[in-house]
Amino acid sequence: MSWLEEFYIRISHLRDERTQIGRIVSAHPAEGERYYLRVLLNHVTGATSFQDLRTVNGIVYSTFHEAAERRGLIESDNTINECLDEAKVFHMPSSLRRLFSTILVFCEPSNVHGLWDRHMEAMTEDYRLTQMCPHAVEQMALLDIKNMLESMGKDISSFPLPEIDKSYDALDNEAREIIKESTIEVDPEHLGFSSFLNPEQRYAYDEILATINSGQGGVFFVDGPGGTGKTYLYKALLAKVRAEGKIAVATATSGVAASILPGGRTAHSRFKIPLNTEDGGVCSFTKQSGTAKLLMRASLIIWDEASMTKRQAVEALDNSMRDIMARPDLPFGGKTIVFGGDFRQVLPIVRKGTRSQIIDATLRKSYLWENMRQLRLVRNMRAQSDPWFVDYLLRVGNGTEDTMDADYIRLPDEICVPYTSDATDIDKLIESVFQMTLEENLLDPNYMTPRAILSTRNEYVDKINMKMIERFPGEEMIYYSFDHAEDDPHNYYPAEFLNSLTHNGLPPHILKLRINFPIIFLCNIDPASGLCNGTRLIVRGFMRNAIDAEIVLG
Ligand SMILES: Nc1ncnc2c1ncn2[C@@H]1O[C@H](COP(=O)(O)OP(=O)(O)OP(=O)(O)O)[C@@H](O)[C@H]1O
Repeated sequence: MSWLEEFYIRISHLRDERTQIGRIVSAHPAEGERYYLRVLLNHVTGATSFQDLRTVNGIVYSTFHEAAERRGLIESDNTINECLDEAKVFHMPSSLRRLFSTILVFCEPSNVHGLWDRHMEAMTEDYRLTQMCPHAVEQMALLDIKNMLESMGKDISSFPLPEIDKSYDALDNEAREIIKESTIEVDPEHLGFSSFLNPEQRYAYDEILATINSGQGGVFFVDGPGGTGKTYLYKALLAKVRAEGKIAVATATSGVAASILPGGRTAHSRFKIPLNTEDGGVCSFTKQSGTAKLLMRASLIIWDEASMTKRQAVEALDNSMRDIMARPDLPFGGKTIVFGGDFRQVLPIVRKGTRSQIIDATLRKSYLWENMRQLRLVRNMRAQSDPWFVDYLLRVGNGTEDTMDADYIRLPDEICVPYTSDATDIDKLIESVFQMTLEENLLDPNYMTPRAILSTRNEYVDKINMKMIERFPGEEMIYYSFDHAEDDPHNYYPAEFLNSLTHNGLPPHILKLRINFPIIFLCNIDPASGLCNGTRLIVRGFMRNAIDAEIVLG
């Protein structure tokens, strides 16, 4: 009996008994068609014949392999090429170069040179309008890609692309980093912020500027609960220092906070901090690198959300700065550096860490803490219209709100949607946040983006998303992840088990999207361009391998 007959007999047997298929016999990927048939059986509903299973969008494919590939259930050898081909339809050449750079960094394509040759023409269309020489056109595109890769923290020379001709690259790496920072445009509105600072912000502003002007250097920590105007203060400082022609380096722990600061980058990418820093660690830039030269020239360095980072990361920057400034006795080599944050908000993440391990990882436990001058902001500038709520938030953050059963606090009734254990509870929650019955609301990004439902577990998020998308009008597209375990010759981890995992930072196995649906980025692709973990976008169009989305917040 062939495997096809075996499958067929099992299926018809199950159908005869009107039993649901609980689990389909396993098949190893090395078994070829048998495996692909199984993949299709796990995903395609309503098929009544093998031909039905091989049919995708009305086309009958000759093999299960091809059908599974066309449905996006398995990775095709050509996925990356198809992605770029599809993107050509709706992307300008500069966006294609950005997509190409992103693919180099995040998709590990095996044939980079082939990819470059195949898509170079589309990626250089704009340059060819003004430049006749093909070599010059290629060099212009390569230089643009080089800059994009740099902003993603990568060096173009680590990819097998055509060489960059030095005569086209007027700036070497060192000059590029400094020029890039010193040419950040100053927003005139931010320059005006200094006239509206409240007394605590004004004191902090004056103290920091006086330290910069004295040339002595100093380390500050701007401590303020959410909404007290820390970002407002940084923007005022950055504008002032840059308007004087000096260099100010703006960083934050998270990509979203970095993208709010003009010229902001994540601290890890700006200072090249290794992912796992131990006590006594250093950053991975060398003394001769562009990063070192930039930091030596900087008059001001800002690191927002420092309360969320592990102290070892800040200590690594301290060690490296003492070294490059050749002033080992002074914190950060005598630079003016401003940290900021709020220890009432999120603390550093220590995997499976105990309370004391988490506290030990915070900046407050660092040897640097006692030399940091504290600048306290206390006035909530965000929620001035609701002083009761501001006060309540502060009591929760400070741990002074009354608790029940040791660690629980009571939320005010007016901000709660009651839980009744009824199946419609989630629908009521969605309705109270989004009022989805009004279609004009759903199609309005200004209505959708300030609202969100947060959840404690990824699997709940997936369930809520599924409910939301069902209620959303418009054309639908389903994307599947293709999961396989590495080094698993015995197939102990079948695909449907891997598909069921809801891992941090990864979308669900079945990702349903509709035009105008709000989506959120799950990784830091390029914070300097606003593409980072937490950026919110609206889906404008989709193809099999590419999604066209517009940034609306982040
Ligand atoms: N001095 C000021 N005058 C007018 N508006 C201000 C002032 N300071 C802050 N704001 C406004 O108050 C709001 C909150 O400020 P900001 O975002 O700087 O707070 P934050 O401390 O960075 O908050 P979070 O910790 O939540 O990031 C913003 O809308 C900001 O524009």
